[in-house]
Amino acid sequence: MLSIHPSIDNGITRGNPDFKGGKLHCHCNSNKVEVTLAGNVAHNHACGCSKCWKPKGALFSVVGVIPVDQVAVTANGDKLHIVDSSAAIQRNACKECGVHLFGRIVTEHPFKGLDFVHSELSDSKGWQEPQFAAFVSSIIEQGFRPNQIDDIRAKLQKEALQTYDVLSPVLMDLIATYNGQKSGKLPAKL
Ligand SMILES: N[C@@H](CCC(=O)N[C@@H](CSCO)C(=O)NCC(=O)O)C(=O)O
Ligand SMILES: [Zn+2]
Ligand SMILES: [Zn+2]
Repeated sequence: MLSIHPSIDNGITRGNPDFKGGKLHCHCNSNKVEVTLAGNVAHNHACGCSKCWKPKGALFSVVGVIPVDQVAVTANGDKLHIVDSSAAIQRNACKECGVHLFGRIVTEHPFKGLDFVHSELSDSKGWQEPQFAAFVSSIIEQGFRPNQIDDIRAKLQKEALQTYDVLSPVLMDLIATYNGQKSGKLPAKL
């Protein structure tokens, strides 16, 4: 059976708006990398892009953001390496199991100050559920047959996930506002 993502395939569990965070662990059997998040994630979404970490067999990643000051590596950080240091999001992954623990933006960017994380790496319950599906058409680049993409969009929409081929309008508007202010076409203060 085709898997979109284990947290979506059999229906989405709603998060707890009062949830206060928890610990993420990589998939190693021992000496797991541990990252402690001092808050919930926001803008959590299914992402079909080729760069985000996906659990085995899944077509999509589920990834959300959290302020960088709420992210701390609390064990076995020596096992982390940056997957692609030229990418806007520097994904810090475990060298042994390959799981991405956090993706950090270190250059000037509309989302600088936010880390990208996968709350499924936590045993705690209450994380924000996925809100939308991004970069859906990107799964085709990775080998998914284009004539079946409408089935994927239908499955996502059945779970009330609006589908986009970039990010959601809210996030695209944030990026466009940042770019407009940077170029001077928009005033710095809106
Ligand atoms: N078609 C490409 C898209 C890759 C892409 O642009 N990914 C987005 C979303 S990642 C989380 O939402 C992005 O912002 N990437 C920046 C980065 O990865 O540094 C593909 O599939 O590779
Ligand atoms: Zn690991
Ligand atoms: Zn992605």
